Amino acid sequence: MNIFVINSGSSSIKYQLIAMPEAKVICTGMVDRIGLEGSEVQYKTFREAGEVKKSEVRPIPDHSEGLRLVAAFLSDPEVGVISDPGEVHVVGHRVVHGGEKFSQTQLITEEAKAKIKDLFPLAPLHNPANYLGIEVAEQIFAQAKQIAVFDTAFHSTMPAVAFRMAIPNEYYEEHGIRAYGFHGTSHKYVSEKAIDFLGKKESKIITIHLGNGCSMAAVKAGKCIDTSMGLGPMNGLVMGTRAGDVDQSVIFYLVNQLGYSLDEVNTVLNKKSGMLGLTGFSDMRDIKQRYDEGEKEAVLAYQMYAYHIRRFIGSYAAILNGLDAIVFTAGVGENDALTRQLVCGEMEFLGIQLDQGKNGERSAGLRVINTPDSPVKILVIPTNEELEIAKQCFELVERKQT
Ligand SMILES: Nc1ncnc2c1ncn2[C@@H]1O[C@H](COP(=O)(O)OP(=O)(O)O)[C@@H](O)[C@H]1O
Ligand SMILES: CC(=O)OP(=O)(O)O
Ligand SMILES: [Mg+2]
Repeated sequence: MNIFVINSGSSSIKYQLIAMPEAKVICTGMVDRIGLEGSEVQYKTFREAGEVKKSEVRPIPDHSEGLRLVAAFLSDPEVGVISDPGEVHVVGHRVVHGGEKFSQTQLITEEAKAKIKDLFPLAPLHNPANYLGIEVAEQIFAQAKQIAVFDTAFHSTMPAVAFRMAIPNEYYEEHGIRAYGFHGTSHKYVSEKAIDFLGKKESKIITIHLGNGCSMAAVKAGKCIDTSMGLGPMNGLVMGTRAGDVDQSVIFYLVNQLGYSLDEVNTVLNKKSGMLGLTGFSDMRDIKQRYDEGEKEAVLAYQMYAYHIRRFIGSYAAILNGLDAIVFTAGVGENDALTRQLVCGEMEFLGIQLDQGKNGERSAGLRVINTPDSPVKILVIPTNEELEIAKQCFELVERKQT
């Protein structure tokens, strides 16, 4: 079964064509900088002789054009992997917000689409792009089943004590205002890998997803019991451009004292804050370079980034009532030894002992970076949201056929 996985972001589309159940990646790539100058479509496939790559820098005004270009690469006479869109049997969509309506992978119907649309206000940077991806894929891959896998689904096991907020009941009861959590597909994927590695189903694990968006989850016996993002993907950790937790008073100050509109406040907290607000850069590689040069702003920003992760580790160790492993994943978590060092530095009290040498090594796959006698394992596990989405789509289709 060929499953085309689409991870549609606000300005990019990441995609993979995966043959299941073999989990063989047939091709992969992304469309970058949609609607901006220098937009580009990238495509990579694998032949016996090695990788074959193709890319094109050209104006890509919207997601629809982006997906059309990808579809053209898929059936390109030179580098293509299919001769007809009908060879894609399932399209798996990452949908960021599923609200309380979706706690499972879902076949996309008109009704499901309407519900995804209802959730636009809760994830304005993500759900509209995901929705658009669905509409375009329905046109291009008209014969395929369209399936949604929700970022929020893995967190649906959180108890009320974690997901409710101490505001009047009617906001939850009438409007669904509660914490939902995000990056669930990634937290699920790496926590399952960690449980396999530890060989203990009941393990108490903290997963730390550090990409552009950053979040953490407390996972007990394979189930999420708390996570750092909430109603939308804004709060919790310091991120590339998002502030994470800020005192609510800041919002009132910006509005009442500085005359900001609520839209402007939203833009500040979502797009101009985090590492960008502290250093002028959102890409960790740029900030690392400045940290190494001893630039004061970069040093403080790195320390704050790690500090907030440490605070969540402490609180999650407390609510898990113990800790077997912490897991670093996603772009920064997998690649940035400095972040891991600053996070794990002074946590012997919790049994977290980093091996500096192992932390600095680079290799593919799961890595163990704690000292041999560290009570808590420190793991680096590359995430693979696309593969997890393909797996869940495959399981849903198989289940429906039996
Ligand atoms: N070698 C590296 N060292 C440090 N940071 C890196 C490295 N490679 C990627 N990153 C960081 O990873 C982040 C992007 O992570 P990613 O998981 O791809 O995010 P997203 O899926 O949200 O776009 C960027 O901040 C980037 O700087
Ligand atoms: C939900 C979220 O923050 O996603 P991303 O990290 O892809 O922006
Ligand atoms: Mg990501």
